[in-house]
Amino acid sequence: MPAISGDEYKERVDGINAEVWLDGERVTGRISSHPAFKGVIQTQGELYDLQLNPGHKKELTFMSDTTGNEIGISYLIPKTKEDLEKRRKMIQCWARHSGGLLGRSPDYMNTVFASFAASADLLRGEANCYPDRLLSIYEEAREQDLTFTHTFVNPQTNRGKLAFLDEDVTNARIVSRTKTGLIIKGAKLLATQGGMTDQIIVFSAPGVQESAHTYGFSIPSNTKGLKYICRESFSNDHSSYNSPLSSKFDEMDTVVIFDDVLVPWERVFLHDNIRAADNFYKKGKFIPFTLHQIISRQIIKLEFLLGIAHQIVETINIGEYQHIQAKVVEIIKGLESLKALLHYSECQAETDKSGTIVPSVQPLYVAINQTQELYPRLIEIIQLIGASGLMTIPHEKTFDSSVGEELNHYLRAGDWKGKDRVALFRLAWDLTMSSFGSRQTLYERFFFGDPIRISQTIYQMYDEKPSISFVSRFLKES
Ligand SMILES: Cc1cc2nc3c(=O)[nH]c(=O)nc-3n(C[C@H](O)[C@H](O)[C@H](O)COP(=O)(O)OP(=O)(O)OC[C@H]3O[C@@H](n4cnc5c(N)ncnc54)[C@H](O)[C@@H]3O)c2cc1C
Repeated sequence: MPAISGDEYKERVDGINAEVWLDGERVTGRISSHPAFKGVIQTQGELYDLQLNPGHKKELTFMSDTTGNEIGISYLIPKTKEDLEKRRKMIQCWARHSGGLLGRSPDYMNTVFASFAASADLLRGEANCYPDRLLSIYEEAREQDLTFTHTFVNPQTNRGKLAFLDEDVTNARIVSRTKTGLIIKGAKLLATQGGMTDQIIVFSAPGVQESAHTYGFSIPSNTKGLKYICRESFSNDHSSYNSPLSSKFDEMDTVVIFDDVLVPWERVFLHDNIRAADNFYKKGKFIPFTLHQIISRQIIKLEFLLGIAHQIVETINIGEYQHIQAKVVEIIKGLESLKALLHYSECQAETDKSGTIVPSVQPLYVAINQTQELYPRLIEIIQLIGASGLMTIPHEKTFDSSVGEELNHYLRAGDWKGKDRVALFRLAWDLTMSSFGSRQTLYERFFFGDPIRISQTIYQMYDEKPSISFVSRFLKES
């Protein structure tokens, strides 16, 4: 099956009918028509349509070597630097459609899957590991253009160092190994887009202390006993004037509960092997490939932020003030640094013994950690330059009422009439201050993990020897 269309995607997610709970009720009927999901499902449908659009097809698809079908490039396991570049361009083309605001657009998980498949050899010969099953799950996904959510992290019950001494009452764990498969009980912290994808990938993040907590599998989202519990929706207002971003891009976040879920053996690629799971995560291609996808998207998001900042500056005519220029330059520096780090990681990419080209991970780790710290500051900058404009934002209806003309006059700026100026400031508000905007900030703070521990990883993996010997030589010579 070639890359799917938006309608095919919607039909599929509507047919899944996963057990999704929102505001105390089970979501019933077509999920693509439900007020909390319809905006984001429509947007993702548009992404799929782009794959089939003659103007974009070449940029977004490649020919499968097994079926000859045109399939999405995010599933491509890169073999050359040109492949890496193709991946970047594909990711950025999709990201442009949402201003980079869809962290879990389907290319994210497709990339994760490609990275898993490209790392399958690490599982070969390991106890309770099934690399061939992993490869066939990947082939199935790639050829059917399936969508995925994922959940890796355990609930926040106790994050203390001695938490493993507690009786385990929350974490999703293997409670039984039967003839037909694993039985999983417990919860996982979060799955963004839970309940609105074909399947869910469940994997144990590193640091697991018990073998019953190590597993890797992918199952249909509607598997019996699997429940997705939503936060409140941030897309209640479907007006693209009032809520230009949240009406289209609110990816739902869900707690995932496994109520004695049977995971058939053919869907399991790893279980009960802490060392293999750790190795697979840390030494496989998950980290470099996924970070390459994330940074490619974040560049587009920063371009979007920069555009909003510039537009505000021009509209209310504050560009002559030195501190305003300096604030815009902070965004520019962040953006240009990200681009440089991404390109450096591609320049330094190396081909491994399986023939896969792997972008250099060091600059990508620096890039993600930098964005985790920088993003909240950039949001603050939009607030500082937008000031009260971010609160003088009447709804569209008010402009259509009898006071509309007065508002058009009193809220004007330059040659922008009030309604147009407010549209710009509503965009800035939705990015920086609405519930949707606040979630975006939290999202980027914790994207790919806790910033504190990512910084620690950079410290631990960075080769200190060259700098130490440089200084030692210097000391000896002086
Ligand atoms: C909007 C959003 C969407 C998400 N979507 C997904 C998803 O789709 N799938 C998924 O698997 N995950 C998802 N996540 C989870 C994300 O991966 C985690 O938020 C991230 O890994 C941090 O873990 P945590 O939230 O459990 O924080 P915690 O680990 O609970 O940390 C809380 C605080 O305690 C500190 N802390 C805790 N432990 C330590 C330690 N050992 N050393 C030092 N400090 C420590 C942290 O620095 C932090 O300040 C999402 C998160 C957000 C915010």
